[in-house]
Amino acid sequence: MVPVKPLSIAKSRLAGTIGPGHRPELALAFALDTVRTALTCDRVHGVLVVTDDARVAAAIRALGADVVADVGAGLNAALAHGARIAGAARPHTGVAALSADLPALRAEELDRVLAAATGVRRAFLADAAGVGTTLLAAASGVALAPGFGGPSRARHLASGAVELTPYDVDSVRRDVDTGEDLRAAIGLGVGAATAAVLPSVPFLPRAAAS
Ligand SMILES: Nc1nc2c(ncn2[C@@H]2O[C@H](COP(=O)(O)OP(=O)(O)OP(=O)(O)O)[C@@H](O)[C@H]2O)c(=O)[nH]1
Ligand SMILES: C=C(OP(=O)(O)O)C(=O)O
Repeated sequence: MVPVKPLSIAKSRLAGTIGPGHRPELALAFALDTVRTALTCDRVHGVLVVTDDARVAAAIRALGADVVADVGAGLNAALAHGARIAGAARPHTGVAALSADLPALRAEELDRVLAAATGVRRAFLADAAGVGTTLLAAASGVALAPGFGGPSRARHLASGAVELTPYDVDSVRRDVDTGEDLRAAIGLGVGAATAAVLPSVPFLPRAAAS
């Protein structure tokens, strides 16, 4: 399950890095690369995107993923809602929430994370900074109880979720919030949608970068 907030308000922390007007294009490209890769994973039986953005919904459906409307109460409410829908549709399958800003995501790495989560009631993967979370998984029949936002690694640990530490999964941890994150993702190698958008994105001088 991949949450995507409206493109017009997405990626505000890239404001110091990316020229005005280009953040929606980049946020959409990140989401498309994330979903396209997730769809190819052996351990992924379906991808459900939670969004109220019509442009995102159309592009995601074109990839073959499902879309459900947001509930307008923030990220964790969106994820809890999506998890209930996914759980009802596939009662014998676990569900994982995955951040939509993973443009460097590699399928074999996501498969390794999902393999590590298999058999665990609730499990999560910390982001590259070790502060946030990029993936939270719950076994079938177990409530996801998402606690994303800011220092969510500590929140998910405190909630009893098990921290996953599989080897070599940098692309799953590399969410892009800041200019430095974007440079790191480009270093790992971004997917086709992001690679297609980047040449037309004006990068602001590094001194102004966030
Ligand atoms: N459906 C849905 N997704 C959300 C919501 N808030 C955040 N997200 C998604 O959750 C993930 C993490 O989002 P944030 O880091 O809070 O927002 P962002 O747009 O990525 O970046 P900032 O604007 O810099 O905070 C991204 O995939 C967002 O699209 C929400 O209210 N509803
Ligand atoms: C919402 C989260 O991510 P971000 O750092 O992208 O806000 C999180 O890590 O819980």
